[in-house]
Amino acid sequence: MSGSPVLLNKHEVERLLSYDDLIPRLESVMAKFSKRDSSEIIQPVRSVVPIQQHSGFLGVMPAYLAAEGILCTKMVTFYQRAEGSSLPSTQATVLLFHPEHGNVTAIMDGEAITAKRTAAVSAISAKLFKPALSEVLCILGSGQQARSHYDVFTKLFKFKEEAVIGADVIVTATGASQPILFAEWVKPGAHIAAVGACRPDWRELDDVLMREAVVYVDSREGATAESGDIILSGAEVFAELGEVLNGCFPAQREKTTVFKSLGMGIQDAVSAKLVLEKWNSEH
Ligand SMILES: NC(=O)C1=CN([C@@H]2O[C@H](COP(=O)(O)OP(=O)(O)OC[C@H]3O[C@@H](n4cnc5c(N)ncnc54)[C@H](O)[C@@H]3O)[C@@H](O)[C@H]2O)C=CC1
Ligand SMILES: O=C(O)C1=NCCCC1
Repeated sequence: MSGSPVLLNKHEVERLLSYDDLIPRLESVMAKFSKRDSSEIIQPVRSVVPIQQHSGFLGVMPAYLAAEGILCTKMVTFYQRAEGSSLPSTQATVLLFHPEHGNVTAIMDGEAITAKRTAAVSAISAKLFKPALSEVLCILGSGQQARSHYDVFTKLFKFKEEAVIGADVIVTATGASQPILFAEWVKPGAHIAAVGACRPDWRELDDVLMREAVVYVDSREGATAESGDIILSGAEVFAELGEVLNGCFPAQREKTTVFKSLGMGIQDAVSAKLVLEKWNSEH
């Protein structure tokens, strides 16, 4: 029944996880999450342990998806690194468990999962909220998340050039703790996928932008507990991505929209299950 867990390194996880497989699973699980049926999905808000002495954090992100038979947790550290540091600022490991027996079935690298699932969720937000004619993409940041966002956005959509002023879609994927994107730079109707600033006192977007835009989030509970951009600006959350996917709230494409991403355990859980399924199909 139990056997040894499958061990998968970053290279294998990257190879096994494709955006084509991932995007429909993420859409489906986020829509389901937004129905708040605890007999279907249990996903508490991430527990975060500050490691003040070293400017870091440890996050634990469990999730149980009953119908899919997925029991999972990610452990993720994120550090504010000095410019030029060779260490990744986000590092993670994902564990899958057998929901019936409780044994660990797989232990896999979580960096590739975090990079791909976060970018894929932002791409889902762009599909829903970007202006009908979107030609200019701007990505602020040049780290792991910036790279995965560049990969999936240029795979799914056709953009001509990169810039801030005049951009139709802007991704902020930085380690900033103060605003780096200001309302006055943003073209009316643009869509912003805001991926960084995942602490209650960190910012990427300024107050005016947050208050004037229509704000979507991945999880209302996560956003109101962890997002400095939401808490400190006093901006109202209009809807979860899943509530739009469910048809309960509209996608206000014609307005300036912000998708504030914090990351969710269920996103890691469906990603890890996909990786394990792919691996099993090859062995
Ligand atoms: N929403 C989500 O699900 C997730 C969010 N994150 C967050 O996304 C952000 C980016 O993560 P990674 O790409 O892994 O980090 P990284 O360290 O690889 O890249 C960070 C980038 O931000 C830039 N940067 C730092 N401070 C800046 C500032 N004040 N102004 C402009 N640029 C600045 C750095 O030069 C670097 O290019 C982090 O805040 C991280 O915590 C990470 C994983 C998942
Ligand atoms: O969802 C995640 O994974 C993370 N979110 C914000 C901080 C780094 C990891």
